[in-house]
Amino acid sequence: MQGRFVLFCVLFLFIGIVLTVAFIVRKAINTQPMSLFLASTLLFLTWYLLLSGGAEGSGVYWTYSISMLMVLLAGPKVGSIYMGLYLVISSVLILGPFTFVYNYSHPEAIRIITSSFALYVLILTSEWIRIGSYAVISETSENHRYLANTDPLTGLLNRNGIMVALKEKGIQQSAIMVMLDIDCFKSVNDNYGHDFGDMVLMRLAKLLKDNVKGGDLTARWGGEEFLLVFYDISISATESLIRKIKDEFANIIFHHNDAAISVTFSAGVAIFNEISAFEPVVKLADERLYQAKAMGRNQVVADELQLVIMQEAQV
Ligand SMILES: Nc1nc2c(ncn2[C@@H]2O[C@H](COP(=O)(O)OP(=O)(O)OP(=O)(O)O)[C@@H](O)[C@H]2O)c(=O)[nH]1
Repeated sequence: MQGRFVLFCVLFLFIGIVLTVAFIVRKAINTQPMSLFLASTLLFLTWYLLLSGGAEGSGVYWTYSISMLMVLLAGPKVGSIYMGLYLVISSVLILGPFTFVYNYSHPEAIRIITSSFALYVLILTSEWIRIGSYAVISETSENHRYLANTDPLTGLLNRNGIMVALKEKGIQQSAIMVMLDIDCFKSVNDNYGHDFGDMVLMRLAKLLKDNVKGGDLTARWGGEEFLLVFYDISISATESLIRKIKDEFANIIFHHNDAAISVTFSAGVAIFNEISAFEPVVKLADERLYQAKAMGRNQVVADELQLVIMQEAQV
């Protein structure tokens, strides 16, 4: 304010603009237009400080921050266009014979331009390095997440993966859980070998993937056990779907040397909703699965025992 009323007004106006933009950006979904607007506004402020000299020629010191601001607000590509424009126009104005420009000496004007350019190149380089490192870290973290949540043999979610998926989805409405186990899988392995057993597991996983769509979940719960979770589908529709998959799987003929082999599975179905804890429902599905095994295998058991689940959940 000490005799610099115009400078004061300009700086005060820009504070107002920056605060307004910051307020709007907090509410905006797409922040890019506002960032570009802010970058352009700050470019004009920088020009003003450079060309007017600010307070006793100290305006130029503040212009160096434009290199960082352009990269932050406009990104390396658009920021480079803005900086290119800034450097070219500034060079013409401070090196030319313009009376409205602060009186920089020729060597000083050259140093302002070259040091601004050098600073921008350094900041741009560090930004490219940062972007590269971020991409590598994101990819590594994504790979770790995938490995932690996926069964390597079948490509389905593993036990951890389905727990994470259930937590993310939440149980907003009633959902149905199916526990499914291949029958006499030990003898399949013993008679035809572990590789053959693996092939059966992969074939069943593919059949499940083909039949369980949308937001419903399919996981390899462990060994030869699979866990499915269905949303937005009734228990009777789930039961019919599982029976259909069961029949399709039983009709697949696997070949080993000259032998033609068919394999079956058994399943237990249980329903849960927002008041049910996860473990009691898994336990109920598991109990029904073993009922199915006890009934001679190649069966699906899906009684509606909602009351029992609710009681178990409360315990
Ligand atoms: N090939 C293969 N076998 C596996 C894998 N994981 C577990 N198994 C085998 O699955 C078999 C499971 O056997 P059991 O738990 O006795 O069950 P089962 O023979 O299917 O008998 P029921 O469940 O009563 O029908 C064991 O022999 C395990 O070695 C796997 O990734 N690959």
